[in-house]
Amino acid sequence: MFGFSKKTNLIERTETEYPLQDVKEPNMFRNLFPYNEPPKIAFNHRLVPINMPDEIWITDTTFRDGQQSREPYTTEQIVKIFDYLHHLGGPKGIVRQSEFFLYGKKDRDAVYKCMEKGYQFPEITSWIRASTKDFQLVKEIGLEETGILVSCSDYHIFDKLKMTRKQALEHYISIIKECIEAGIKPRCHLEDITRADFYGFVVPFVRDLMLLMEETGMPIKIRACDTMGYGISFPGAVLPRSVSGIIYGLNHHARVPSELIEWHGHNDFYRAVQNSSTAWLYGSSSVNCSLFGIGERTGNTPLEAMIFEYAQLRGTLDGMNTRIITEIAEYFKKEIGYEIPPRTPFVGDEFNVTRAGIHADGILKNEEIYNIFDTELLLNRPIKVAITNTSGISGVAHWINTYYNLTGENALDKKHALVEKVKEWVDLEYESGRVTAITDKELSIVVNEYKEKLGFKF
Ligand SMILES: CC(C)C(=O)C(=O)O
Repeated sequence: MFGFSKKTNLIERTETEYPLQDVKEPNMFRNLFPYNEPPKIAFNHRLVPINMPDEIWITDTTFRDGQQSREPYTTEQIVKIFDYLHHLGGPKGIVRQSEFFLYGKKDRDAVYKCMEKGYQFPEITSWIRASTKDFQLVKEIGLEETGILVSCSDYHIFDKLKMTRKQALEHYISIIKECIEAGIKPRCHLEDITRADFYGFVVPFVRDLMLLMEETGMPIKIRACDTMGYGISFPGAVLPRSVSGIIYGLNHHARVPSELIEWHGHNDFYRAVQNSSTAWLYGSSSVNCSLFGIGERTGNTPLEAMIFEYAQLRGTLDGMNTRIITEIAEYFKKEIGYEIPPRTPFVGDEFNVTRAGIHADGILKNEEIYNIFDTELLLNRPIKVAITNTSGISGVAHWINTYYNLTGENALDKKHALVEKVKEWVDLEYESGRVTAITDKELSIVVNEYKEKLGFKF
């Protein structure tokens, strides 16, 4: 069996099922990543079984990967967002952890202020430079776990670290041992796993980590980082791009229990949400996300999206308060000045706005026809109709009813005189050459004018 050598810090391997392949030349997987062409998706048609863990959850990286990619939040903003995450995730802690930098005084102040809240969830976890000094800092602050970077592709090992695979593995193991000796749980960020040699480096390395876990009794988390967003969720896609293959392999070949596996996705190919759900489905308990997907380059997996993926996969919100999502979006827009693209699912200004007249007609009859779910109930965002040249008279009636909150017998139908007058005004606008949509403000002025002229009150 394996055993840790006191002399070398290394595991002495007597079992050779997955030996480290200490290659002389880096494997850049040029068949998949030619660089001068778009990357390729190849299939070997190997399928692994779906195996969703009994418990799944979300972890948050808004303050780490999120902040890394934008100007820093103020301490006050961090505390406010942390508060929102607590209320959003509910008593079962579906938003289980949130990750914080500890670099500067401002970072640490934010951690202290969030700790003062005394919330069970999200647990506060850290991200540090892997050094003795920083391990002591984690300890002093009173945190239990820290993230440590253990980049695993040859792009990083050979070209960034200028090491061999064996040297990298030895280096990582010695850091992780130091972390454990300091009494802190390591969370190993396997950077660039979707370009790494899975059986030649990832599995041997992670098996060593699992052995270290067994020997020390200290849980070691494995975060599978799809750093460049190359992960593929299609069944039968080849490693290292296959998300299901990576999760299955970590679980079965490297023997990492599901509750210690976390997927960290990026959205470079629009795949972050799909890949995160796939990670859940194939055995990872945890998916790491950031609010609105704010993160490096195209961003991370949007946390709010995974709230709705959770609800769909589990058939329950499990105590999460989804209406908080709209409050968070308002806070980001008004207090942080972050512009959310209007068509962003769940949070954009127009995510449940319809423009087509034929849709508006359907909505007047039953809003379920053109709304994804009761967006008023779940997000405090009633379905809206925007008025353009194609909105039709039903659109105008719906707009007035929503804007002025006219329901039941007070609601105007499309034959109402006021609706007809407003529609005439809209038609005239477009006949005179207008090409833009009519804003709520403009339309409310017109409605108010006709209301007075026609003597209606509401
Ligand atoms: C820096 C690393 C851990 C990361 O966030 C990523 O790989 O995306």
